[in-house]
Amino acid sequence: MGCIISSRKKKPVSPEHRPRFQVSPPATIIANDDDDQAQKVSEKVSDKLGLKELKREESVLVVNPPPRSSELADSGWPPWLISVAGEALVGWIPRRESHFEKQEQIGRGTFSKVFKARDLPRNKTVALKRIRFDVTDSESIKCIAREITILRKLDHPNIIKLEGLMLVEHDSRSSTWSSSTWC
Ligand SMILES: Nc1ncnc2c1ncn2[C@@H]1O[C@H](COP(=O)(O)OP(=O)(O)OP(=O)(O)O)[C@@H](O)[C@H]1O
Repeated sequence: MGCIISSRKKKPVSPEHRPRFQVSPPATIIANDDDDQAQKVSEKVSDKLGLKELKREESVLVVNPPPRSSELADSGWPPWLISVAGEALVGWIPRRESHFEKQEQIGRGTFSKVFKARDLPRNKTVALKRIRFDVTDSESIKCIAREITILRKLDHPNIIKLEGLMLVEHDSRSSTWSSSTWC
């Protein structure tokens, strides 16, 4: 999955370059008198944080909100992709074929071909990875969703950075084209 580039020498990784996961801004739910469950969870959180003195009205329950599928659909993402990889699409709009000037093939994976390309709007060289699949094949879709979701979260100098995604329909098959930092 993806292209993981490892350095030859083991260098110490500075704190700002340690792998980190980016999550959507958390929603805050204020526990109220009727919500025993939320109260218990918030007490656990405050105990863990050592905030024994935290007043009840200040206690919070932190959850990650689900991606807003209607907003993703408005951006042009198809329902099948929103349902399996919605969180990875937040903040993105689909890229278009006209955005890229495809150059030579530079690699291939088990299910993919990778091309060097020019990202015209962003005026930079990128790697474009094409994965062909059948939209009715749930296993392929799960696999694609997993790769996109994981790569979107990772932010590390030794791991390619996923920068965008494009979907291209053929007669009976589709392709995802993911653009990533050229390395
Ligand atoms: N961002 C990139 N920059 C430069 N070369 C890349 C980039 N991404 C992929 N490649 C090249 O394309 C090859 C295939 O990459 P790809 O991610 O498709 O497959 P893989 O993860 O190596 O294999 P598999 O999918 O079978 O696990 C890589 O081995 C690498 O040579």
